Amino acid sequence: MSMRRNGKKRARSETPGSTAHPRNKYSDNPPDFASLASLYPSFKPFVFFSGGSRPRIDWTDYNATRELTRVLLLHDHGLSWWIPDGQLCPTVPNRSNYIHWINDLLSSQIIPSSRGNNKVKGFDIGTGANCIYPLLGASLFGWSFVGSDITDVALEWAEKNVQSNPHVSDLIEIRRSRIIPSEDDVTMVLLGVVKDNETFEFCMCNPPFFETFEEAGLNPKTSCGGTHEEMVCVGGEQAFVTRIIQDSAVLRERFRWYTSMLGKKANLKLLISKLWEVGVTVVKTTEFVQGQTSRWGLAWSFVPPATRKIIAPTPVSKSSLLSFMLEGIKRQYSAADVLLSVEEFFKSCGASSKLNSNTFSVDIVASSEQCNTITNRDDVDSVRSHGSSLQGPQDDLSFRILVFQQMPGTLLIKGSLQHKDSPLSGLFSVVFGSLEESMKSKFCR
Ligand SMILES: C[S@@+](CC[C@H](N)C(=O)[O-])C[C@H]1O[C@@H](n2cnc3c(N)ncnc32)[C@H](O)[C@@H]1O
Repeated sequence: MSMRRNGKKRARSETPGSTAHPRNKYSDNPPDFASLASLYPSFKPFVFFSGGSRPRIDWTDYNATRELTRVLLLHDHGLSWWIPDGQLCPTVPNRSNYIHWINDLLSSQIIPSSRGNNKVKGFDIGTGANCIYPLLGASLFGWSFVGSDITDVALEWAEKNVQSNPHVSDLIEIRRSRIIPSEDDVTMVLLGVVKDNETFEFCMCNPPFFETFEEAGLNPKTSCGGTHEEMVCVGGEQAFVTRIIQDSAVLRERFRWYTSMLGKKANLKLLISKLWEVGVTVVKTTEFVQGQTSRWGLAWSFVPPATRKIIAPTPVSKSSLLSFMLEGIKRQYSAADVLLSVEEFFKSCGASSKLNSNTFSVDIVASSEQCNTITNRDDVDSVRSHGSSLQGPQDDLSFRILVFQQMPGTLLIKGSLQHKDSPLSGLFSVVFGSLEESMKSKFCR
């Protein structure tokens, strides 16, 4: 990316990072520049074959990054694509991560699907001249899209990119976001652009991240273009995503999932608290790592979570004392790390917690709904679920988790239920099982 965004910087790699989405075709199969150069003569001049090392391109050359995107879209997705000089040039592996995450959200059962006929329709806020998300979503998954933008050049080129691909052109509509005449000429994000009675499975957005073009700055290591309109908006991404949140609070269940990408992790916390304020039912976050840069994904919904039945394959233990061993703990982790992680595991689902570092214990109080969220976690980094109704204390599960050092590399984790005769003791065992699974996958070799 030519603009230095404020994502975490990692060692430069020309290939996607190891934490790319596992179903992203580039996650373990990075673009092969040599083979692309032999297949596409127009790409060849940009590839260096210097002394035995892997062929490279000059990431500071806009023409090289644009040509790479063009040949990848053509070669891997059968898409004809182009953008005029200076327009933001997307990297295909990076943008694919977001599309695959959306696919995960749609297939997860956290909130029920409204789709009777399996047709998925998405909305890409700020599709850009590159129109990358609708093109990828349509070609990978057959989704239909509305892509919106405000600039003439984006609208013109997004439309051109759609029309250059007759096999997906019926699936994609490009729409201009309206500007409301007012003192500060407010541009619509979803309200006023989404038509009456329209419903969508999701919206997505790669917002203008920065408050000023100076803040965007030029990253001397890459060149992917990006005009002022593409990179900058008043208040930066926080203001832009706040607008999406405000619109979502009006449109509510007209979208099954609202999502946005973020360039700054620091913005997640505030935006998540805004989401709870407007009464969302679910919040999910993830981190996208591609090469040297991290981005964050934020998703939320107003759809009531699916009623989850906890079905245990074997009769659920009703013991009020449970334990498991963490063996083969990776060297960098201490018992204190595990204790903190236990607390975070429950807190991230909205449960209240009290950590005591002297006794190496955490006291937890979780509502039955929070317990259900815990037991329905999936592979996404963090899940937060909020009950919209107030729960009485009789619905709460109170328990203590203790961490004991056994020998180097081995910890014993014990859980004890506060009220032994609690009707929720079966639920305690399922919750404790989820904790075991999460801690083992995080800390054990
Ligand atoms: C960072 S670019 C993203 C382009 C493309 N989606 C991508 O990922 O490469 C942000 C886009 O949002 C557009 N934009 C800014 N304000 C908007 C609004 N209120 N409604 C729709 N699009 C907007 C900009 O013109 C720009 O094309």
